[in-house]
Amino acid sequence: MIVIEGINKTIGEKAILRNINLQIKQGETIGLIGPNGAGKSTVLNIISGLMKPSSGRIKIFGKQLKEHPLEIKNKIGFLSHDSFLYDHFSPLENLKFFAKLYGFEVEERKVKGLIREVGLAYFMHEPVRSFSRGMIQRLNIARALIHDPDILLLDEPHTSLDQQAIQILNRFISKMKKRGATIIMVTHDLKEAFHLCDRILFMKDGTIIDDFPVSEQKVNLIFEKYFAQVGSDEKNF
Ligand SMILES: Nc1ncnc2c1ncn2[C@@H]1O[C@H](COP(=O)(O)OP(=O)(O)OP(=O)(O)O)[C@@H](O)[C@H]1O
Repeated sequence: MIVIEGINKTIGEKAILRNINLQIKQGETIGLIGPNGAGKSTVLNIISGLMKPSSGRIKIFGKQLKEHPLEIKNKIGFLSHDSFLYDHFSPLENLKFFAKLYGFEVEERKVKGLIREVGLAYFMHEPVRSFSRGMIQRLNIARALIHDPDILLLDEPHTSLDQQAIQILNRFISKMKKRGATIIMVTHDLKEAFHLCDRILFMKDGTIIDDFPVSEQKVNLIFEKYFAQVGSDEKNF
C-alpha cells in the first residue's frame, strides 16, 4: 500500500537518493537502518510529503502522493527530529490545534487521555515553553498520534528518550501494530529494530542495499552485516 517507484533526490550537485524502489504492505513494521548520511531521513521526509523527490513516484493507498497530498498527509503521523509544537500553547491546546490541522474534531476527553498516557497529566495546561526536552519528546509522541494515523513514520524515535518514555513509545507502537497500522522506523538501535520490526531495509549511499525479514535465525547475520557496513564506532547498544 506504499509503493515507491524510481525515487531520486538531488540537492545541488549531490545525489542523496538513487533509484529507490520499494513496496510496503499494510501492517508491516519496517526498520530502516544504515550509516550516517545514507539517506534514511530523506526517505521518511519524502514519504511524509515534507520533501519532494527530484524524480519518481509514490503511491499510498492507491493514490499518487503528488496528486492527493493533503488527503494522504492526514493519514500519516510523523515523529521526526523537529518538534513542530507551539511554545506558547499548552499540551491540550497544541494537540487540539494539530487535530484541527489534520481536519479532525477530537473530543477533549480523548486529547486529555492521550496527554495522560504520555505522562504529562500534571502539565496539561502549562505552556510548552517551560517544558524540559524529555517532556517535549513525550508531547511529540502524542502529537504524531492524535489523528489515529494509518501510517506512522519514526525518525530515530528512541534516541535521547528516557527509559519511561521509551516504554510509552513502544506501547503505542505495539498498539498501532495490533490495529494494522504501517510503521517505518529509522533507527541506529538494532536491538529495538529486531524487537519491533518484521522487516529490515539496509540503506547506504542513497540506495537500499538489503531488504530482509526479521527472524531469530538471522539476527547474528544482520549484526555482522551492519557492523561490516557501518563500522564498530557507530553501534548503539
Ligand atoms: N536539505 C539538505 N541540503 C543539503 N544536503 C542535505 C539536505 N538534507 C539532507 N542532506 C544530505 O543528504 C544526505 C542524507 O541525509 P539523511 O539525513 O537522509 O541521512 P540519514 O541516513 O538519515 O543520516 P543519519 O543517520 O546521520 O541521520 C546527507 O549527506 C545529508 O548531509
